[in-house]
Amino acid sequence: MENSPSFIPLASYGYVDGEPIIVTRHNSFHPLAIGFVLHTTKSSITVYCDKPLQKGQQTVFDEKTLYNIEKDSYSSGMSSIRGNLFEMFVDPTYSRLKQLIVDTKPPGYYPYQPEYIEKYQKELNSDQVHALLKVNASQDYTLLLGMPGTGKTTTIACMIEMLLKRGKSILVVAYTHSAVDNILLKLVDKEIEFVRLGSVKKMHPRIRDIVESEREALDNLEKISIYYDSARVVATTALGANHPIFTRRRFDYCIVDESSQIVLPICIGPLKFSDKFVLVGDHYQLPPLFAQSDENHVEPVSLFKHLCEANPQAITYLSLQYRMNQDIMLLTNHLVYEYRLLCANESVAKKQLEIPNVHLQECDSQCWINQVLKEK
Ligand SMILES: Nc1ncnc2c1ncn2[C@@H]1O[C@H](COP(=O)(O)OP(=O)(O)OP(=O)(O)O)[C@@H](O)[C@H]1O
Repeated sequence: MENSPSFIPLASYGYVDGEPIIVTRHNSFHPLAIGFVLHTTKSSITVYCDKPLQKGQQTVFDEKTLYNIEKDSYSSGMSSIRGNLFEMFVDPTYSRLKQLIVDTKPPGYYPYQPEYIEKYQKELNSDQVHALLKVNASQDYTLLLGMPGTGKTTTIACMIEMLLKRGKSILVVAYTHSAVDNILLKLVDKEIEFVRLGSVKKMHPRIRDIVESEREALDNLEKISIYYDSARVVATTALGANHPIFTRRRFDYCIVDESSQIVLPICIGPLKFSDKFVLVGDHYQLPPLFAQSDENHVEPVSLFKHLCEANPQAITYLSLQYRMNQDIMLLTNHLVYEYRLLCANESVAKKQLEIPNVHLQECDSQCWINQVLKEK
């Protein structure tokens, strides 16, 4: 099987030991049992199913039937949703967070102070510098609405650097592992240290190497507690904010990237552990990612969109983009952004894709690229 051309190593499906799964019969979506992954090799997966889904009945698996093993991301998501909402409404520790989110109390700001910003006047554009000023002045939260290619990740990395200079601790969160690691890669370039929580199997190879070597050195309890308790930058996914570290630690700031893609109750999770927060996103791009089980679903809402609508004065816009030339940007502006998106400079506006002739010669007349390049 491993030598067959269609063989895809199990590792590429990203199953992680301990991950919740659902077993269904092949070609049937009816779930048979839920459990978790015990162990994977290149060609096998061992799962443990302790909960049959038909009450009082033991699920019997037979060797002749083909089964599907699906990741049950909904399971951990649902328990986080319940837990976050319950705590916010019931636990007085989170009454300020409840005021901001449920009562939509307007966030406060101190007067802007240029201190700590000077370094960024040359490095960043005016929108990005304004975002740093606003975050510095924030008493509660700031919403950073970054249209495509406007330097959200770049700004977050500078924000972390600036907050560290002010002696602050920061919890960095995103919905996906890749977005968390995109920010961390920029911190590596700036030689900023961090602790990355989560399974190393899901991390970017460069981040994984760093994390693995750090974790290997943690050979006693004292080292482990220093490592987790003294880190000034801690990074995780939104659903990963249930690590034991959070029973002992609070942060000055929580920065949530991709927050417009996170449903409101999940986004609350990491915010419980910080005094102030910054939500970065763009609800004009992707809506929150959430499995829909029926047609009568309620449209999922992100905390980002909820707060943008309730308190637009908390928004700071990034509108100077570096990814599209002016013709491509025109389309995006016309369809979505009502002409608020701008090219950051002339070179971005005039940027063109060089298509080497060699590819065109290899193309026959039916080839899509020839069709696209025809004048009409
Ligand atoms: N102030 C700046 N000066 C020059 N280049 C910049 C600046 N800010 C961002 N860029 C460049 O713009 C590009 C997009 O930046 P970045 O990836 O931070 O944006 P993003 O908003 O996170 O992107 P996306 O919309 O794809 O998530 C990158 O190549 C980055 O180096």
